[in-house]
Amino acid sequence: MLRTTPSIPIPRTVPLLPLQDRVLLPGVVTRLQISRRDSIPLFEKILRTYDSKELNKCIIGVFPIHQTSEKKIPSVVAATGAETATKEGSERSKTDTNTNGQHGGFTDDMAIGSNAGQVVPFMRPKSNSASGGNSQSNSSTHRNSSSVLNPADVHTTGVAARVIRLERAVGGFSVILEGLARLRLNKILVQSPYFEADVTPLLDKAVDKNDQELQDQITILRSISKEFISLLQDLKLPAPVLTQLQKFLENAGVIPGQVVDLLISTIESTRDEKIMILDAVDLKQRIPKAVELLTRQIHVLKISQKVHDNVEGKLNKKQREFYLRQQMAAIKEELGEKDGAEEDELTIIENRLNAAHLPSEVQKAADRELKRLKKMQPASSEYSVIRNYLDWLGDLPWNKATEDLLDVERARKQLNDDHYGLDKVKRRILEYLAVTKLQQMKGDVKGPILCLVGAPGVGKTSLGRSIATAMGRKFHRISLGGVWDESEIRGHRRTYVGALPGLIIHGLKKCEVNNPVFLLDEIDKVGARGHHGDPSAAFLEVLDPEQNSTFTDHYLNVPFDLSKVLFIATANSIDTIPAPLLDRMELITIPGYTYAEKLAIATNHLLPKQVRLHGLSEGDIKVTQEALLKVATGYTRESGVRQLEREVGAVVRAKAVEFAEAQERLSKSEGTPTTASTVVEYQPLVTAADVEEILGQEKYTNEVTERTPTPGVVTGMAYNGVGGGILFIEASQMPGKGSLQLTGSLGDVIKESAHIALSWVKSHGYEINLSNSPGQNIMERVDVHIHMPSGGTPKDGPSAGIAMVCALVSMFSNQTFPATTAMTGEFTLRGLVMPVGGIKEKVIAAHRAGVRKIIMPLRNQKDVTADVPANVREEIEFVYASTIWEVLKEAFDGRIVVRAGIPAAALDSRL
Ligand SMILES: Nc1ncnc2c1ncn2[C@@H]1O[C@H](COP(=O)(O)OP(=O)(O)OP(=O)(O)O)[C@@H](O)[C@H]1O
Repeated sequence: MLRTTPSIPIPRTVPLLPLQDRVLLPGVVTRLQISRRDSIPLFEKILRTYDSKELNKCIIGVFPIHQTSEKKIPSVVAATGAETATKEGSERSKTDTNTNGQHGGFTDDMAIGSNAGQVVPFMRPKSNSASGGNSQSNSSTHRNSSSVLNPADVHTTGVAARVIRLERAVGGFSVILEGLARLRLNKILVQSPYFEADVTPLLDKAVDKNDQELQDQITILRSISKEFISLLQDLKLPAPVLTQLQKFLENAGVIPGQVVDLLISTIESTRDEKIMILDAVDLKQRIPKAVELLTRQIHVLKISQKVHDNVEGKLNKKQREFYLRQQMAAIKEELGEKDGAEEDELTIIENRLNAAHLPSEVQKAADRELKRLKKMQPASSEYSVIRNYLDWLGDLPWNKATEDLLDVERARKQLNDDHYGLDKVKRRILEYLAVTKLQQMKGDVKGPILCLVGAPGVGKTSLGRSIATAMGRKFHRISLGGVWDESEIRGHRRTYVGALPGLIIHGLKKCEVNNPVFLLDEIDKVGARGHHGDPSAAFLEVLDPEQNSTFTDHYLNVPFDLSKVLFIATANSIDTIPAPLLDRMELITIPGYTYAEKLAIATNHLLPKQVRLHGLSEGDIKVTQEALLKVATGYTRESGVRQLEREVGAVVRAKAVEFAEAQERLSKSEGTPTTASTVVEYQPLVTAADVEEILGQEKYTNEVTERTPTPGVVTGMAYNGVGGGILFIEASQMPGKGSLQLTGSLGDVIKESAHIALSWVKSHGYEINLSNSPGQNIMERVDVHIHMPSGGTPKDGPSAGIAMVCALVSMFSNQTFPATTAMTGEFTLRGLVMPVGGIKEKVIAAHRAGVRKIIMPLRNQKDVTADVPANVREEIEFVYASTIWEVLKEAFDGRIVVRAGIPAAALDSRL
């Protein structure tokens, strides 16, 4: 009997424990669950033969078996085996009793690494064998089995192991074994109830100091073990492994073969690799194989330590999730399970980005996000956020533009075709286009931003559209009314849920080119500073030709060059546009239309358009000029023509119904007619009388002509951004104590005008015969109330000053003057009449309302001559005044006279 290094005698004949999916190596202690029916009898026997103190004297041979070992064997073999077993069994128990139990240095609970697992049984034992019955019952089970271990499947190298602990367990036994030394299988002697074999122990030889090759190998093993230990230090390895390794490193009499076996059972290795080590009896073969496996393990450990540091140490939950997802993706890729659809989607995005010819800065951002996207799970919310972002980058026209048609003649024709009148405006637009053309020829495209200012419906939007058509550019309208947040223009940062780019970038995506005409509609309605930034501040950048080449939307977070975009703004009034923004724009004012102009627009543009829209042909409807004028005067009261267009549309609609009905009647009787002329009873002509029938009673009558003059009521003139109009000022007095009451949604400035007017009238009451003595207070026993009807419309500004004076004088003097006389002008406390704005709109609107005499500041005379259309001028008598005395004289037609005895010089000195 040979002894292993730890001096344990190993018998020549040992019972075999077959291991199907595990390998026990010498020097290793492991726990096994025994449930194979061909092994259970062995442990039944051991349990019967040894008491617990002597158990470690029991030596068995643990041999790997090959995976295909389940075979049917003839019953005669089993019977032969059973006979041999009886004989060999008695010999064995004798031998076992003589063994000397020295311990290899490992304790019961030293199951190392992955070895403490379950041995997968070939066949599950029946419950009676599990409960431990006797050998008789087990052997009978074995005999009844048709599937047993084939001797040829037992590997030729195994390990002698001693039993350290043996317990019954559910389904069999739980045993702790310690591997002692390699065994060579010489011959299977007995096959039933368990295998017994003739074996030769293969002990590691003492190292030959003169064998240089072996010495070199040991040196390598030592250095690699050193590295391994230092890596293992943090891991909770069983102490004996470390002890053995340390001893080996210290050169303290440890046989390298033992170290190799121990290490291989410690590290992650496959069953085949372990069998390879088991087979390598010669140290010179075993050490290189072990070094190879150990090197691999060190590599793995280093990576996992790095990951451990990164993932466990620093990363938060989200990052760890990401890391795990990444690993999952890597595993999927390894397994060839990458989702085809997902890959396709990524390829599509990538291709789209490539096709978009992104500027380098944008390309970098896109690459970065694409890289992130590739590592993500498509189901994650972040995936869709990044995907959306990349979609936006891919969809924007970074380099796409339409070719400009900067032909001034063509543009002139386009503007004339689309719009009637507006000569000044068209001229200015053509100048602008000509300059842009010249600038482009020099390579400089930074022109001013146009802002079309005018009342609703005067054609601002349609002018913008015409400009785009004339230039051959795409047109996009951005409606700014009610935009309160900067983010609506500039987008939300991607950190917000559901973030999107702002209106500018949206517009560019829609246009698909980077040089469209953007109409910033109603820029005056952009809300003042809201809770989330000032939207008009964003426009400072957008509209500044110096800055807008690097416009950065919050969502995109990369600059987009807006310098090729032609911005045209529109506004009803410039009052609410912040000064810095106003400064960036070139204003083009579009005044309201006179009735004559409206008539021409209705005839040449609105009517043909409506006829077309209602599916009729040119000859199907003929509206007389008289009828059109009636529509304009009786059914609309506006500076623009939008309402007029609607009313004309209503007339056309009514005629379309008539036409369709007539067609139906005719087709029922004769067949299908093709034109109106062939339709019986249908009359294409629309006269003024028809208009009233179609549109109902006139909505607007001539306001002023039908008003009877009343003391205290004066016709004023207003201009409030949405156009001009007339404005009545009503003053009335009542018993009281001299207070002034003002109503009608009046602003501060207009209220001040009322106070100034009253003060002047009070101070000049005696002079204009309103009181009987110079010291008398005309307000002593009265209160005065000034009201301006249309209380729902806010009114402000100083231009009602002279009208208020006249209203008060009229009230106090009980004198009237015709409502067809209107007036506008700021008034100072000293009686001066100051010029006011919006003359053209005011005059046109007053003319529309039936005013035939207008009193206005002398200094506004030039505005009348320059801006007011000749036909309007012809129908109105203009009176220009520089002092209130002149105003009173003209308004009251000389009925308000200066008290006799007051020298004119005295009056003048007061002025
Ligand atoms: N001078 C004109 N010649 C022909 N049509 C006109 C003219 N002015 C306005 N229109 C027509 O009147 C309608 C309203 O014009 P548009 O919408 O351009 O007004 P707008 O000034 O932009 O109004 P808003 O300020 O309310 O946006 C359009 O159909 C337009 O073609």
